[in-house]
This record gives sequence, structure tokens and C-alpha cells, in this order.
Amino acid sequence: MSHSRNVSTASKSGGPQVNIKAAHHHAASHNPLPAAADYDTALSIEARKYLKTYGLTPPAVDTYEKQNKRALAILDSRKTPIEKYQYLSILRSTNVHLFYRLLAQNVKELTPLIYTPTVGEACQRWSELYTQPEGLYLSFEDKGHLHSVIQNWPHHNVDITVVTDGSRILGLGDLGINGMGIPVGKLSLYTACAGIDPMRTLPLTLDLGTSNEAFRNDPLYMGSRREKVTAEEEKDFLDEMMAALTERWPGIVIQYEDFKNPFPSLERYQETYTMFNDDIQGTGAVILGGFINGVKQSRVAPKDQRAVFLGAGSAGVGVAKQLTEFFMKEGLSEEEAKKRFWLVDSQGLVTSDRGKLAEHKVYFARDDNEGKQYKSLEEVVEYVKPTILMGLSTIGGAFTPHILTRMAELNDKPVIFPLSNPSSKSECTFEDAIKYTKGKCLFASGSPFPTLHFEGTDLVPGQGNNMYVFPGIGLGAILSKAVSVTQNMIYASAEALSTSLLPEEVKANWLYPDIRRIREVSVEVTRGVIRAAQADKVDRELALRNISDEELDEFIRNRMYDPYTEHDKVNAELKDLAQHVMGSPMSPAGQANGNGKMASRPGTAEGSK
Ligand SMILES: NC(=O)C1=CN([C@@H]2O[C@H](COP(=O)(O)OP(=O)(O)OC[C@H]3O[C@@H](n4cnc5c(N)ncnc54)[C@H](O)[C@@H]3O)[C@@H](O)[C@H]2O)C=CC1
Ligand SMILES: CC(=O)C(=O)O
Ligand SMILES: [Mg+2]
Repeated sequence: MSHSRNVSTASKSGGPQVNIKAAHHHAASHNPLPAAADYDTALSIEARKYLKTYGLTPPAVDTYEKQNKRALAILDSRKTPIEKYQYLSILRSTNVHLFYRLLAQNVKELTPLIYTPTVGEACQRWSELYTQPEGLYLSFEDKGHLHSVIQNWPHHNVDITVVTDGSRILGLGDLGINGMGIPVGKLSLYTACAGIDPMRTLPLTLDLGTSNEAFRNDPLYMGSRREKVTAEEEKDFLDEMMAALTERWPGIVIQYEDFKNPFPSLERYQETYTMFNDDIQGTGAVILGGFINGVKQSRVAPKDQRAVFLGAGSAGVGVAKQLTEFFMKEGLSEEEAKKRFWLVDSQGLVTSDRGKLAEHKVYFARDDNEGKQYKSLEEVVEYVKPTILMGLSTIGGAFTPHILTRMAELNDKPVIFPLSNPSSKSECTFEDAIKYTKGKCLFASGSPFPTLHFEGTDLVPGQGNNMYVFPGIGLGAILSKAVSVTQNMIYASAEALSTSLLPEEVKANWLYPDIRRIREVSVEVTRGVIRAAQADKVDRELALRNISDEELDEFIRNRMYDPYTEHDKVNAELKDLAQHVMGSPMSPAGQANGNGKMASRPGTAEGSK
């Protein structure tokens, strides 16, 4: 709230002077961003009078605890995950600080409701359940005018956007504009995990048509009914979008998310704009982070690792590339490193002699298959005898009991990472992985699975999801004012994640830190990213170069939005202001009765003049 309100109470002459700008304030009715909680029941009586919301909320002033308790009880009473998702969406738009306080205290329990898996259903049903604006939509029909549509975003400052064209939402296929749930969900995690100010985030969805015929024929679908535009048309559109975004917000960080074919734009923009692709780079980094810890536990040297990937798309190739770089840092040549990977797509093992390959698959295509093609995953597993099985295929259950059993026969500690989202697309469940490997596997999944009781102990599954790194990559880029997001910054996020585990987490053989510590983990990831930006000299916040790591951590923490202090600040600020300007006490009628300066509310058009 206070970030967009510019309050100064003392003029040079010593008398009180009030200058209030609160652009988003009280604009909930037409504003796709969370309202700044004018009607927050934790606001003090003074604040309510000042805001002229006095009398418009129940008389008692709530404590945060009471608010949390009430919200959790309501959440509990909603039966299905999607009903809980809907309640949380409304909470975010009506009381943003409460939403983030709730999330901060219950991150493990609430993340599955605002993110994978529930966000998958929310996207599938976005047009059916639509109730309120939550982001910006840019349509192909707006081409040539993107700049002016972008001007409609009501907030002056945007630090980061997550943009999708909806063409590959989780493992659920092309969902067109219904994909908006993903930018909204990812940006909620930016705030919850890395403290990016929620008012400075922009969820962005492109309506470039959809190949989803069911949606095109669905009367309730809220996007255009055209076929997906061509790659060439998309390129021109994105060129215009990138320029227009950066023109309005020169420092903006742009995260690409869930594009069916994101490789061309990553290549095209990564040096010109501060952008990265979360599915290729964020996923690569998060899996590398967990894998570094997995290697220590499995004690298989890089040169002896054999990784079979089911899925050779943006995530599969992104992860394989990141692990290749790790193997090279561990002493393998590039040729040796990339030979540790066998990628499998819907046609079977990716080989250079099986026919024309999509460009992104060529690098990992095998040429040692002696003319033989391997179609099924079973066949590939028998042929390769892998130490690692990664799933980024969108095929739920593809790691069959037979395959899991075989992995346990072949290895002391097989690495089993079913990474496809949402849960229904996971290549196997945690339960099956444990059951069929007899508890031997090192496990991480893209979507969360419950803790399992196995042979007298509680086994906690790792969650290999880019949510561990993208918040820190974004915050690092913002704080260092990086001109671009370099590969070293991505790699640094993985390394920082891998060393962020507490001794007890390491002792328990975890691959990832407890998600409940995500804010602290994000500080470490952010620091790593900033240091890499400095090493690559893409940073423009030069003052951060010469401070110690401890000072940098402190700087990062201080720059993080905190839904607790944010609200305290507002309460204190308004109390101060009210007393300063009007003299106390305020009239019981809740009207400002001082020198008349308070006749209009901050945040209304008049108030901000
Ligand atoms: N855990 C995490 O943090 C992340 C998980 N993902 C998940 O990874 C999955 C894939 O994402 P992308 O690579 O971006 O999608 P994509 O569409 O680029 O790639 C999918 C790949 O799976 C292959 N595939 C499809 N059907 C197959 C079959 N029957 N057998 C073998 N391979 C098959 C395709 O040929 C393609 O290579 C999605 O479910 C997504 O949710 C993606 C990013 C991050
Ligand atoms: C996690 C994520 O980015 C995905 O499943 O696409
Ligand atoms: Mg994604």
C-alpha cells in the first residue's frame, strides 16, 4: 500500500504538508490488480477515518491472527481444491496483504492451491469460472497498437511480467487465453517466495489464437476463435510486445512461460532484453540444484551417469543442457558430457538417423545406435541401463511399475524425477516410486506428493519445481538492474539452491530445502544471481559490487515486500498523518475535520491530484 502512496508530512517551512499519490488505491472496481486493502479489517480506527472507510467495515479492529484464523476456516469449509482456489483469488483481489500473510504462514499447504496442481484445473476452466480481471491480455488483433493497450495497465511501476501465449499450459496442452492462471500463479509465488511487490507485477497473456478446437467451439471461451497464428506472425507480434513493454517500463524483467515452442524467442531476445525462459532455464536450474545433491548421495561419478529423459521438449532439453554444463565443470569434455544423455520423445529415442529432427533436439541426438531405433521407454531402459530417469513428457504414469522395478535392479540409488505437471501428468507417484524401488530411489516430482510412511520412517518427497529458482532469478535481475539474464546467472541460481539446505535437511537426504523456508532460500538464490550478473558485467546497480555477502543479503531482505510490516507501516503512517494534519481527535462521525486538506480521500481521483 505505502509503496505507491507518496506521503510526506513535513515541509521545509516546518508546517505539515501532505502530498499523497495512491494510484491503485480504491480502484478495485476497474483494476486488475489486488486492491490495497482499504477495507482491511486490521486497519486502525484512525486509518479508517482517514480513508473514509470508517463505518464501512465491522467496528472491531482485527488482529492478523484473527484474520488468518477466519480465512483458514473459510478455506477449510470450501470442499474442492478449485473452490479453495476461487476463495484465495478473491482474497488476493480484496485484501492483498492478508492473502500474502496467509500464504507466508502456510506456504506448504497453500501453494498446491494457487499453483500446481490446482492452477491446472483453474486454467482448463478459466472462461467457465471467470469473475474478475487479474492481468493484461494482448490480442493478435491489437498488433500495431500494443503500445497503447499496454498504457491501459493502471500501475506506473512494473518490475516484472510473466507472459504466456497459453499454447502449452503445464502438461495440459494449448489452453489459449485460459492460460492466464499461470502468469497469475507464478507472480503470486514471486511475491510469496521472493517478496516482489505485488503491485509491481504484470500477469500477461497473449491471445494469438488456439489450436484447442474444443475451446474454439465453446460458447463460454473468452479468447479469439481463430487458429493459432503462424510462427512468423508470432515472431513479429513478440518483437512489438518486447519493445512496447520495455518502452513503458525500461527496467522490466520479462519471464516467458509455457510457450509450445519457446526456443526461437529465447535465442532472439536473451541478449537484447532482460528476459529468460522459465521452462527451459528455470527448470534446468532447479533440476540441476537437486541433482547436485543427488549425485553426492548416489556416489555415481559424472562419467558413469546415464540419464534417460522421457520428453525432449523445452523442459527436457533445458534440463539436459544444464546438467551437461555441470558434468563439464566436473571435468568431462563437452562431447563426453552430452553422451551421458538419451532423450526420448513421442517417436522414441532421439537419434540422428531416425529422420528430420526439430532443431532443439539435434544437440542430444544419439549417433551410436548402430541403425537401430528404440521406440518404447522399456526398450530404451533395457538398452541404456540408466542411473537417472527424468520425466518431462506430459505422460502421466509413463514410469510403470516394471520400469521402476528395473531401475532399482540396475542401481543402488536410482534417480527418479517425474517432473511433469500437474499431478495427473506426473510420470509416477511418490508412492509407486518408493514401492517399486523398495525405498531406494532419490525422488523429486514437479507437483507435490504427500509424505509417505515407509518401513517405520516418514519419507518426504522432493519437489523439483522451478518455483525454487525463478523468484530469485527475477529478484536478482531486478535488484542488480541487469541488462540481460546470462547463462551464468541461471547456473548460479542452481548452485545457490544446492547449497541452501540446512545440515538437518542434508542429513535427512533431502534434495531440496523445506519449502517453508522458501523466502530465506530465495535470498541465497538472489545473491548468487546478483554476483553472477556482476561477474558478467551485466549489472547496472554498481553500488552492490563492493558490499559483502552479508550486506548484500541484508540489502535483499530489506527490499523484499513483507505483508506484515507493509500493513503496520500503513497503519502507523495514517495515524501519524491524521494527527499531524487534522489535530486529534478526529470527529466521531469519521469525517476529516481539520484544515480541509483531507476533504478528499487519498487514492480517489481527487485525492491524488
Ligand atoms: N517441474 C517443473 O518445474 C517443470 C515441469 N514441466 C513439465 O514438463 C512437461 C513438458 O514441458 P515442455 O518440455 O515444455 O513441453 P513440450 O511440449 O515442449 O515437450 C513435451 C515432450 O514430451 C514428448 N512426449 C509427448 N508424448 C510422449 C510420449 N507418449 N512418449 C514420450 N515422449 C512424449 C514430446 O515429444 C516432447 O518432446 C509438462 O508437463 C510441464 O508441466 C515444465 C517446466 C517445469
Ligand atoms: C512448473 C512449470 O513451469 C511447468 O510445469 O510448466
Ligand atoms: Mg512452465
